[in-house]
Amino acid sequence: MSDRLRLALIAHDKKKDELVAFARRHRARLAACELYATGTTGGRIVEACPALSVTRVKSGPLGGDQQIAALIAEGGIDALVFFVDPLTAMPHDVDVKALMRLAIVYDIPMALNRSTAEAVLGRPRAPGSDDPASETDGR
Ligand SMILES: O=C(CO)COP(=O)(O)O
Repeated sequence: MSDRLRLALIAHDKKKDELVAFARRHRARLAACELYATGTTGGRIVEACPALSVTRVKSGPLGGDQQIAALIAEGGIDALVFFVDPLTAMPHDVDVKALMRLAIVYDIPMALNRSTAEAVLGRPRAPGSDDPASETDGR
């Protein structure tokens, strides 16, 4: 069995740029993880970081959040990074809640914003060393 961290990455549409910047900044760390993502989020991450291998499930509104939740219930995910948009109503809000509920039930680290995700993954060793532009992306 692999001892790599099995990490799920998800972002709502208005948070996808932020998650892509996060993935670029942490791409060396992420390359050592087994990555899972909902459909569109995973596509954006692979587009920005082609060296990363990401197992993509369906798009969130089409069942992707539930697929990630099922993986958590099966013990297949060690941590969840989910950049949530708190200002937009989602048609699949019940799926989002169910995913968060299972992350709590199975007590896996769940980062819902960037600062928590930084705490879960740890900052890159030398700030900006793997992407000089990334340290200025929005702070
Ligand atoms: O909707 C989502 C999470 O609730 C994310 O799904 P996508 O990555 O397919 O946009």
